[in-house]
This record gives sequence, C-alpha cells and structure tokens, in this order.
Amino acid sequence: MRLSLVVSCLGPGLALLAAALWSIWPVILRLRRIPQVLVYPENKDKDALRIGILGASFIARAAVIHAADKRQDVLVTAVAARSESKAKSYAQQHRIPAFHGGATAYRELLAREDVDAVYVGLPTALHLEWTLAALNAGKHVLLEKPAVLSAEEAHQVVKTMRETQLLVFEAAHHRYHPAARRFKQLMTFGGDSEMASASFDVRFSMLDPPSLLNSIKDTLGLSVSLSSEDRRRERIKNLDRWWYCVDMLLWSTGAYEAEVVFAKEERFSISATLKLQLPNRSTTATLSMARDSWRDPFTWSISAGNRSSETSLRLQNFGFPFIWHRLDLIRNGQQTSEQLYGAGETTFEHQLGYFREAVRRGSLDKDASFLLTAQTIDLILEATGTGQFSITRDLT
Ligand SMILES: NC(=O)C1=CN([C@@H]2O[C@H](COP(=O)(O)OP(=O)(O)OC[C@H]3O[C@@H](n4cnc5c(N)ncnc54)[C@H](OP(=O)(O)O)[C@@H]3O)[C@@H](O)[C@H]2O)C=CC1
Ligand SMILES: O=C1OC[C@@H](O)[C@H](O)[C@H]1O
Repeated sequence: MRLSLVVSCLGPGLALLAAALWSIWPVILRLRRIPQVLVYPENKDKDALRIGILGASFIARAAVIHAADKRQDVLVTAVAARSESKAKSYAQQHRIPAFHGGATAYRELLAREDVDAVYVGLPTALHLEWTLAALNAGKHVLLEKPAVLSAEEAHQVVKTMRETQLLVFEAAHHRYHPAARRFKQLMTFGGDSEMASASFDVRFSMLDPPSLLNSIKDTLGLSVSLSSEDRRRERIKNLDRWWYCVDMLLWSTGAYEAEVVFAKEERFSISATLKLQLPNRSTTATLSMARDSWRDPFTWSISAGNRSSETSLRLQNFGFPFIWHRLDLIRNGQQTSEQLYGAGETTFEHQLGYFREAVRRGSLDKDASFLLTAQTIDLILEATGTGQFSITRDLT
C-alpha cells in the first residue's frame, strides 16, 4: 500500500521537477553568460564619474556597484549607512574606499568633495527628501524607480533641478537595454502607416501571496479588513507595479500626454485604460496587473497591434530582459522573432552608461520624464480608490 503510494507520487513529482528544470535552464545559461570583467580603480579614467551611495542596500549592488565595476568611466567612492558596522562591512565587501555610518552618515556623504553624483536607492517614501538634499549639496542624482510618490513630489524635484542646474535621472533601467530600444524603434517602422493606429497592451503581473490570500478570503465571502498601514503598503506596492507599465508605455511610444479614461479595481487585480497623445497620433492602451492569479504568475510584457494591417509587436519580459526576453513581430501574417542580449550586459550596466553620458552632456529637461509618469499613475491610483482620495470612480 505504502509502496504504491510512493510510486504514484513519484511520477508526478519527477514530472514537476523536470518541468521546473526545463523552465529555469535557459535562465541559468543566460546568467552564466553575463561577463564578469572588472576594471580596477587604478585603471579607471582620470575624469571618471565619482558616485556616492546612500544606504547599504541590496539593489545598490546590482544597480551601481557591479555595474560600475565593469566601467572605465564610473567609480564608487563612498557609501553611507545608518549603522556604523553595516557601513564598514559593506564598504569592505565591495572595496569601496570610504564609508560613513550612524545618524549623520547620509549628510556626511553629501558633503564629500570626491562625490560628483549620488545614488538614492532608499525606500521610495524617502526619495524626495534625499534627492532635494543631494541637489542642494551640489550633486547629480541617480534616483531609484519610482522616482517619487506623486506628481506633487515630481514638481518639487523638477523645480530644484532647474534651480541647481543638476541632473536627476530616474533609474528606468529597462529603457536602456537593447531589447527595449529595438521595440521602440520597431514601433516606427514603415513610417506612421502601420503603427499609427496601433493599440497597446501592457502587463506586469506577479503572484503576490498576501494579495492571493485576501482574494481567496474575498471569494469565500470573508471580510478583508486592511489597516491604514496595510493600505499605505498596498498603495506603494501598486505604485511600483504601475510604474513599470506606465513608464514603458509612455517612453516607448514617445507620448507627451496621457489621459486615464477608465480604471477599475477588481478585488486585488487592477486594470486601467489610458488614452495617449503621441506626436502624430492619438491611441489607447490597456494596462493590467493580476497580482492574485495562479494562472498568470509572472508576466512582464508590452504589445502593440494593428488589426487592419495584421501587424503586431510584442516584447516579453521587458523588466529584466538580460535574464530572458523575446521580441516578436508579425507583419502581413509572417512572424519573426528577435533576441538582443549583446554581450549579456544587465539593464543596470546599460543604464549607468547612459547616466554617465547624461551628466557629461548636462541634459536636464529630457530626463525629467518622471513628471508625466507620476501624473499618470496618480490618476490611475485615484480612479481605483488606492490614491490619496479614497473614492472609486469611473472616469469615462
Ligand atoms: N530597479 C530594480 O530592479 C529595483 C528597484 N528597487 C527600488 O529601490 C528602492 C529601495 O527598495 P527596497 O528594496 O524596498 O528598499 P530597502 O528596504 O532595501 O531599503 C534600502 C535602503 O534604505 C535605507 N534606509 C534608510 N532609511 C530607511 C528606513 N526608514 N527604512 C528602511 N530602509 C531605510 C537602508 O540602508 P541603511 O540601513 O544601510 O542606511 C536600506 O538598505 C525603491 O525605490 C524600490 O522601488 C527595489 C528593488 C528592485
Ligand atoms: O523593480 C522591481 O523589480 C522587481 C520587482 O519584483 C519589484 O517589485 C520591483 O521593485
């Protein structure tokens, strides 16, 4: 009896294991191809951009430290953390020459002369305070996404950028990968004729256990009560997910205006429809995230389609394309696929190169696109009742 139980479990178990290996194998292969060639500090350019890091965070490793290690023209000179021991061990571990720890550490880092630019990879609620402090201390800023919590905060950042003539560069890392750039380029192929009236679909869904639990309770008719702290966290989480959808859409279509015509929240999954004003056209896009769905555990895609000319374009995994991505183009019924890994560089490595270049050029306005993104997300959050104003309304 026991043996038959083991045998009957073994088959499905092995099948599951094989399926898991099958799906992670391409990811392992790809990660192995990310080159690890380091440029030692003594070999960096004399005028390399000197970056100071606020917060000994996990994300700073990928976004700045490992990316700078591979570049000739960027150098990490200092790190600051709220605890002395953490600052010290982080600096030692990553060969960062200077560190500051304790309550005044962030301010001390901003006062350093060997820091040209600051990386703000703090929780989003602290971005405004430390970005303004960095600008006022005379530093350019590489600011983690989402740059700000609201359009109101975005306005304050833009105002201080203009006053100080310093750059704030939102870390929209996906934009700088060749796959995203190719998507944007293909959007304009054939002039305006084919993609002029395309409509868009952008999705970022990720299985989210707390949301899933709440949605199960909701389905069972059990009341789901969220404390005000839960709601605050939920709003930041939603903001984060919307940010990827909205940013990719606005950037890749070159939109300079976005009107939210409809947004609704269905239990814990959310969708929104945007009407975009583009340079030569007006189009609509549907954005969605399904955080509580087993059927759609992970999707990070943008699609553009024109039914009348049977043309469509789709980029899968635009968020972390260096791990895996796929760009499909269907034209006159014919499908072609592209994968653009280059030498395997991460989105963060590409981004750091663009940041370096933006500082060199002193380009300010072009990179303040976070204002439109923040305004658009505000509208969606407001319409779904998760924004500042706790009302649910259909904006049609
Ligand atoms: N581009 C990407 O792929 C990703 C980007 N992000 C973005 O990075 C930013 C940081 O994200 P997240 O992972 O949530 O941040 P963490 O919780 O990891 O915090 C980052 C750092 O902030 C510092 N910090 C300062 N004050 C506080 C505080 N009151 N509470 C907590 N930490 C504090 C801490 O540094 P210390 O104690 O050393 O001073 C900490 O290491 C967000 O804007 C997020 O959206 C996040 C993940 C991935
Ligand atoms: O930037 C991010 O990328 C990965 C996601 O898991 C995370 O929510 C987000 O902050």
